[in-house]
Amino acid sequence: MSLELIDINLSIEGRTLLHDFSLTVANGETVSIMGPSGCGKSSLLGYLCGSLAPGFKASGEIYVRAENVTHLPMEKRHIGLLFQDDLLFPHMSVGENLAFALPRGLSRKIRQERISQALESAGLPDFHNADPASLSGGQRSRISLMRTLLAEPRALLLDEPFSRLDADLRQRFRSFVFETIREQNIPALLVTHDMQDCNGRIITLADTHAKTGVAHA
Ligand SMILES: Nc1ncnc2c1ncn2[C@@H]1O[C@H](COP(=O)(O)OP(=O)(O)OP(=O)(O)O)[C@@H](O)[C@H]1O
Repeated sequence: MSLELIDINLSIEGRTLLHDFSLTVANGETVSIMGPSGCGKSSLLGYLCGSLAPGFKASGEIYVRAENVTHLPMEKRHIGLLFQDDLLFPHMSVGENLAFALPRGLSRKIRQERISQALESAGLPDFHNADPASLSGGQRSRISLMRTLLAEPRALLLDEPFSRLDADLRQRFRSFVFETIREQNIPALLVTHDMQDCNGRIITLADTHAKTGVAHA
């Protein structure tokens, strides 16, 4: 029971997107969130990570590993994010991009070990000095996931992380993501438009004009 949302209410300009929406995501589990465009999927993720745009009204409690993070600033929530745009820094090498995510205060030796392990897990052990611009789409995606994980998130939010990949890469990266989430034993919420991206439980949010998020098995 590692990510818990309790009675989340979310509205924009008087329009209700979520009404008393509750959900528990177990460690190592990925729950997929689907629903029509504009129903509030990305806004829900924004509320969870503490980056909701001004103009939204939101309430409800968010627990990460039993800690109430609802009123904590983004950096203290320990929630990792992965988007369709990988946002790797172009002026840094792959290794430097990974190093950037590491928690402060680690020794040089530990930092290097963690980066090597991450590159190994991504199947890219020799890419430490590579320029991100030289990577393929799939390689960039794997490095982005590793960068997110190196920050030691206690929960992971994925917003359409596969949508820019072609069919073959998409399939492989998807499996890689779900395996990694299970291995690292963190709870994850995945927003997608594509049923094929889902793995396990799927929650379908109702149309923005309806009142409640509706759960389907
Ligand atoms: N910064 C903002 N200011 C005002 N309204 C916004 C803002 N961001 C989103 N909205 C509105 O909030 C509603 C929910 O948007 P959101 O992006 O969460 O939907 P979504 O389900 O993720 O959509 P999509 O599947 O198209 O990405 C939409 O009606 C959208 O127009």
